[in-house]
Amino acid sequence: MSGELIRLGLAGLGTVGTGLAKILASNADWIERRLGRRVEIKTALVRDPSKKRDLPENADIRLTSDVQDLLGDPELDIIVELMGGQDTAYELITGALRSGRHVVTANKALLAHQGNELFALAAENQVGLGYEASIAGGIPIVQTLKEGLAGNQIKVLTGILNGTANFILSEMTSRGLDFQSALHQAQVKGYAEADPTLDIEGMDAAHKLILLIRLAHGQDYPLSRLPVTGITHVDPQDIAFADEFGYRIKLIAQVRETNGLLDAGVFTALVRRESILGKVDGAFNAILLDGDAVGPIMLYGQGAGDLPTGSAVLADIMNLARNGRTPNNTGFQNAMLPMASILAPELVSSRHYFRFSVLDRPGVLASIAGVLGQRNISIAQVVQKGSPAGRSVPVVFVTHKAQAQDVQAAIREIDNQSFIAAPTVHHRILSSPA
Ligand SMILES: NC(=O)C1=CN([C@@H]2O[C@H](COP(=O)(O)OP(=O)(O)OC[C@H]3O[C@@H](n4cnc5c(N)ncnc54)[C@H](OP(=O)(O)O)[C@@H]3O)[C@@H](O)[C@H]2O)C=CC1
Ligand SMILES: N[C@@H](CC=O)C(=O)O
Repeated sequence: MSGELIRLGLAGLGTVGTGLAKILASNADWIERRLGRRVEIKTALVRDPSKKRDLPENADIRLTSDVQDLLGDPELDIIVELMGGQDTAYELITGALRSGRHVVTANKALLAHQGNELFALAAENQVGLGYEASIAGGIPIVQTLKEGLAGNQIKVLTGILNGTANFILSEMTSRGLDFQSALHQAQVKGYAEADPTLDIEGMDAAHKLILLIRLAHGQDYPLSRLPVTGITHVDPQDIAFADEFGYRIKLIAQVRETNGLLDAGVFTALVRRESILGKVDGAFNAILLDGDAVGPIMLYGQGAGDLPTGSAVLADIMNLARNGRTPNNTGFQNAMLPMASILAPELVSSRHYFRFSVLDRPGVLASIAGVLGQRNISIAQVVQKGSPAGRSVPVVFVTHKAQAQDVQAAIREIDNQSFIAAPTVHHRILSSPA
């Protein structure tokens, strides 16, 4: 990079791209004071250049729908990919890296699927591939793991990593909103992915967790092996029961390292209402880390939205603009990371919440307790609610620690009983102090 001006080629002027353009305009002098140079978006790639856009008044951005207007322009110092998706984004990022240009992206889906290849390509061409915005919006977790905590081995990382899912669960809990209305609001506010099933089925949090495992453990965890549950099965009844027991239901992403093996997954969990994660509401995200030297650390902030995410994108741009040496993109010496050593998910142990829908007959509670006992699942609490005669009733069990394989086997066996009126609902319970 040379010259007085840093010229960006931006792909995507949606929620995040527009957020970046706004910060570049409002903080232009501040950015120049830090870098000694100005930063401007020269060209932006969009699907529809004629669309009306909410850009800063003085923005002088050339709009195009031709990816070659970015790849073929030698004046562009950094290519910023904020369009999402995997095909054109892959073409743009690989083309830019091959041409020796730095890239900044917020595209966790692409990095979770093809990160190893893209980081190797960046290393081969000695350029930077910045991705701060791809995990937890405005929270500077990538820099924290690569630099601030570089000397630590991270034993446990627990996060609320999807703003949309957390917003939906918070709205259902605090305002009694139904799932679809809450999702619609998250879309209007610009939190959701273009395909919101990624948010509500847990895949967006899974993409972010794969990137966090790379940063925290230097290992390549295949997405296809990560156990992932979303929030579509969270029922208002379970939110109310959880509240009675003193919990909130959250979508949790977690990786724990024990005896050299990684136990990782995305799952719904009951989290103590008064705990740190229990108080993370709306589109906010939080990440709790336990480093072997530093001990516990928590990062908290807005996990989605235009300005918070734009802030993280700009941090990468400024870092690349300042940094003369070849950036260390993965945070490790090797650009191609080794395959993760994985603890089989069926062996993972945790506490559990079950809601059985049962016909109100004598002996039902004893039958359920019997199956749980045979599978080494010890009961901590039971609650049964009454209902009009003849209708099914919910019975909630909270357990002590049990292995996932025993839990799955018990649910299968109980759901086959004649007294079960609907499939059993099941959530994990997160251990303190998270
Ligand atoms: N929204 C958020 O809070 C966050 C998003 N991200 C990530 O940032 C990226 C962008 O997200 P977001 O801003 O919400 O997305 P939007 O859907 O709001 O914007 C996407 C932009 O990319 C353009 N675009 C999409 N596909 C193409 C294509 N094939 N060719 C040319 N232009 C295209 C669109 O053009 P047009 O305007 O003409 O339709 C639009 O300007 C995604 O990877 C997302 O996962 C990361 C963190 C937070
Ligand atoms: N859809 C994502 C956006 C940020 O990554 C979310 O809701 O967290």
